[in-house]
Amino acid sequence: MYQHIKVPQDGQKITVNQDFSLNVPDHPIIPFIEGDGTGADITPVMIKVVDAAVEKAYEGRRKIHWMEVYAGEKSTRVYGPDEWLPQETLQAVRDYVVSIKGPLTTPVGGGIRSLNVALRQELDLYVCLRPVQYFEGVPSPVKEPQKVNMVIFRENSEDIYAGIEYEAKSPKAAKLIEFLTKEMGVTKIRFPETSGIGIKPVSIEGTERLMRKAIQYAIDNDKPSVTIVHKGNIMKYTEGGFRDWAYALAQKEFGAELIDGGPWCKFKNPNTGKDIVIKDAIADAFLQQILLRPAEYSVIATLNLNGDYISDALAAQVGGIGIAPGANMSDSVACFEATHGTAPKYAGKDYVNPGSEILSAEMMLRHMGWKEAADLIITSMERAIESKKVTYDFARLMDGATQVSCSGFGQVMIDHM
Ligand SMILES: NC(=O)C1=CN([C@@H]2O[C@H](COP(=O)(O)OP(=O)(O)OC[C@H]3O[C@@H](n4cnc5c(N)ncnc54)[C@H](OP(=O)(O)O)[C@@H]3O)[C@@H](O)[C@H]2O)C=CC1
Ligand SMILES: O=C(O)CCC(=O)C(=O)O
Ligand SMILES: [Mg+2]
Repeated sequence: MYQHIKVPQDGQKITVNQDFSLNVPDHPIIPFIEGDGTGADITPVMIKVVDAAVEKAYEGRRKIHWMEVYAGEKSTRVYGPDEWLPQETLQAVRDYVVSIKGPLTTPVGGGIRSLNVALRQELDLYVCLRPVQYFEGVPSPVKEPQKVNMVIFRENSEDIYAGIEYEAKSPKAAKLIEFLTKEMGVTKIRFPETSGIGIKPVSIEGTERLMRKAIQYAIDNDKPSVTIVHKGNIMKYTEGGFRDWAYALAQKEFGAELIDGGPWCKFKNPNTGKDIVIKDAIADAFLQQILLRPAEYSVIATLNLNGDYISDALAAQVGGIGIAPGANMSDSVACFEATHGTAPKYAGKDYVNPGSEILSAEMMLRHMGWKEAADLIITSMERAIESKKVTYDFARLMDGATQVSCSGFGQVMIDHM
């Protein structure tokens, strides 16, 4: 069926029911993309740790059958020089429902567009879910990192991130600028002859489906608030639209009522009877609030680019992007991935922290309903950090730490399972 993907003989597909719940066999096939740069270091470690946790939790009754699918540089080696994201990779990620990927390189300026973004767009994985939580003992630049406990819902399919951009001095940029100036009466392009141009689509549907997921998460996980983060004072009809549509959705679908005339509003969590407050913050101020008063924020709903910035900034408060996990999700398909990139200077050195990808796999196991294996990963991560045998990123900030390699940290986790 596939040209280069080898389907494991002994595993079965995860399937999705009409209500989007999963049927997970005891021997599921999980596609994985190794990733570029340090992806080749961390992905095998992630697989080893996950296999150990599953074996320990289920004593052989359950087992993941990993299926390598290709993207990025490795794909060009397998499929040919211009095949960065083969169609069959997209097909496998869609067909097998749950997958995990390492980071993929995107050149700055010219060259190929982001494969990460392409994967999210092609499969309409519209939620980028990035939980940010503190592990006891992790070195942090802030005084009270334990106060950071947020879950970012980043819109993953729209915004300036959609990649609708035209290079300065290109015929398309010239055509668009001419349209804007001649037909739309735009007078504000300061240097029209030498401007690159980008388009920022933000829709009602895109906002509503993201906000619906964020609010449902707050309900299911007993969270006190959802904060809409935007720059709507400046970008009124995109980021401002996002804010207004998100508030409206909370009122329309969850029965939220205005607090003191609004725009903040609240409703009772149907499961607990507690209030869930829907509030908003302008993105620049929000970046200072999360440093000064992190305990006031819980679930965050934001646009694509804001979410990109916020997730790395928040990760830094709890130890860095070396342990920042994430997931790209539609209603049915989920592809888990670390927040960080390929860290090219460390590629192939067995050096970086595999924690982000391991914790992304932990999210994946929980998503599959394999709670016992997920719990084992969390406890072994906590114990590994407590033992102070850590990779360079933690070791350089921790007193009395022993620095271990990327694979060495995986082994420390397994030893503590
Ligand atoms: N989802 C994806 O696949 C993503 C891909 N990218 C792509 O990755 C490439 C490199 O991007 P860049 O901006 O350098 O960002 P990276 O996230 O790759 O690296 C930035 C810095 O973060 C730290 N870091 C990253 N990964 C780890 C890790 N596993 N353990 C410990 N520390 C880590 C390192 O800090 P220090 O130098 O202090 O050691 C590193 O220099 C680009 O092509 C970019 O487009 C970027 C983000 C996401
Ligand atoms: O696609 C890329 O190269 C970068 C993506 C990124 O930074 C992110 O999704 O957080
Ligand atoms: Mg990023």
